[in-house]
Amino acid sequence: MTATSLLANITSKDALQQLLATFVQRRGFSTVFGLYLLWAVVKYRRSVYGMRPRPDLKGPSGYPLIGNLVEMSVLPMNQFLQYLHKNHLRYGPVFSFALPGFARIIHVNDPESVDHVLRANFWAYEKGPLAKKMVYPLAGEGIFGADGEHWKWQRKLASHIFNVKAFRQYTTDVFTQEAKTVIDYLSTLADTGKPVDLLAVFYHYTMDSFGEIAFGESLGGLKNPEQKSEFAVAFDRLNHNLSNRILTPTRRLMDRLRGVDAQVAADSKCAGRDTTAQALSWTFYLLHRSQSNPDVIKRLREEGDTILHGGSPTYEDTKKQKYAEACFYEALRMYPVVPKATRGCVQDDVLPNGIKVYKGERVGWSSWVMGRTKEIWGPDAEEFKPDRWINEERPSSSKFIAFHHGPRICLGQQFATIEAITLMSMLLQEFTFELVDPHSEPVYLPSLTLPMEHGLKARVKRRV
Ligand code: HEM
Repeated sequence: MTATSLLANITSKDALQQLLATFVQRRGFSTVFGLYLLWAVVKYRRSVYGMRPRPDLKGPSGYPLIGNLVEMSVLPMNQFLQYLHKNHLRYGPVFSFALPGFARIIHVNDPESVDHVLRANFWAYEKGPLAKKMVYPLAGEGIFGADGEHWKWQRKLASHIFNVKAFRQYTTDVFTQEAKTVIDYLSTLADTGKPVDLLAVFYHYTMDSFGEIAFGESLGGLKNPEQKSEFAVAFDRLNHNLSNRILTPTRRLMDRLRGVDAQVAADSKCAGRDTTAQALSWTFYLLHRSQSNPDVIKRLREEGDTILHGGSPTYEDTKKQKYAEACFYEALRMYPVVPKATRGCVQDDVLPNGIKVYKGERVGWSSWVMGRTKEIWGPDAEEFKPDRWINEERPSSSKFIAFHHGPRICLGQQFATIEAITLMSMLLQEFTFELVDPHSEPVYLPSLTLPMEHGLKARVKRRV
C-alpha cells in the first residue's frame, strides 16, 4: 500500500486509530515516537520549549523546541563577546536568542534602550533568582546579587562609605604606598631583560590595597609575587567556573556530575581586585602595543612630570590628571572589564523603539559590543583615542556603560579611577615598558570579567 492510498483510506477517527495501532504493532513504539517528534517539530518550529514565540524579533534562528542551545553549547567560551558582536552587525542593535531552561534574551546594544532598562523603567527589571544563584558563591548575600528593598538598603549603606571625603584621601594614601611596593619589585627586574607579567603585578597591587583598606593590613602579595595567594587561586577558579555555567547551559549539569561546588564566598572585595587590575592591564596593552601612537605615552609622562614632580600623587593631584583619566576610560571603552550583563523583566514592558519585553524574558547588553559600535562612537570607534575624552563633550553613562548606568551605577568608579591613575602615573615616571608580544591582541579567559588568558608579559627598563 502506498502512502497516498494509505492516507486516502483514513476516512474516520476510528480508521486513524486502527492505522496507528497497526503501526505500533508492526514498526514498534520507536516509529510512532519518531512521527510524534516530527509532528511536534513541524508544529512548534517557531517555538522554544517553555517560551513565548517571538517571530517579531530578529536573531540567530536556532532549532525548534531547543532554540539556540546547540550553538551556545559548542561556542568556545572566550568567543562569546565576538558572537554577540557578529549578531549585532548582522541583525542590528536589537536581536534575541533563546535558551530553554534559562530564558529568551533580548539584546539591546543602543544607548536609548539601555537607558530605558537601567534607569527610566528600572523597577521593571531585576537580576532575578537565577542570576543571584549564579553569583552567590562569589557575591554571597551582598549588593551584587540583591534586588528590590534588600538592594536599596545595601546601596544606601555602601554609598555612605564611598562618599566620605576622608575615605577618598585615606585610600589614595594606601594606593601610593602600595604603588611604591610595585616600584620596588619592578626595580629588581628593570634592565635584566627578564619578562614580568604585568597583569599578575596589578592583581597584587589591587588585592594588597584592598586588604589594607578593608582589614588594615596589606595581604603582602608583592613581597612574594611569583606565588599566588590561596585566596587568589580559589577566586580565579570560581570566577571561571561561574562564567562557564552562565554561558553554557549544559555545563551546569556537568558541574553537578563532576561535583564542582563553588564554596568560596567572597563578596564585594572581588569587585576591588579584578576589575581595576584588568582595566590597568588593558590600558598598558593599548599604550604599548605595536600600533600605539608614541605621542600618547609622551603626553602621559609630561602630565605626570608636571603635576607630580617625581613624587607620588595626593587625592587632589589625581583629579588634575585628566589625560591619565582619559587613557584609562578610553581603555575601558574598548575593553570594558564587565563586558556583558542581563536583567530579568518582572512586568511587561515596551522599549522606546516599540519592541515588547514580556515578564520572564531577559534583556541583555554588552558594553564590549557598544564600545565597538560606529553609530555610537563614530567611524574611529575601533581606535584608541584618549582625546575623545578631552576634546569632546563627556559621553553619557548610557553610551559609556563600562561602569553601568542608572541607580545601580558602580559605587567604586572613583575608587577605581584614583587607584589606576596613581599606579599608572607613578610607574610611567620610573620605567619604560616593552611588551613581549606587541603585535597580537591578548586572548580572553572566559570569566565574568575580562582577564587576559596569558597575562601581559613585558620587559621593564629604567626611564632615562
Ligand atoms: C575599572 C573598575 C570597575 C569597573 C569597570 C566596574 C564596573 C561595574 C559595573 C558594570 C557594575 C554593575 C554590575 C551589574 O550589576 O551588572 C558595578 C557595580 C558595582 N561596583 Fe564596580 N566596577 C569597577 C570597580 C569597582 C571597585 C574598585 C569597587 C569597590 C571598591 C566597585 C564596587 C561596585 C559595587 C558596590 C557595585 C554594585 C552597585 C549596585 O548594585 O548598586 N566597583 N561595577
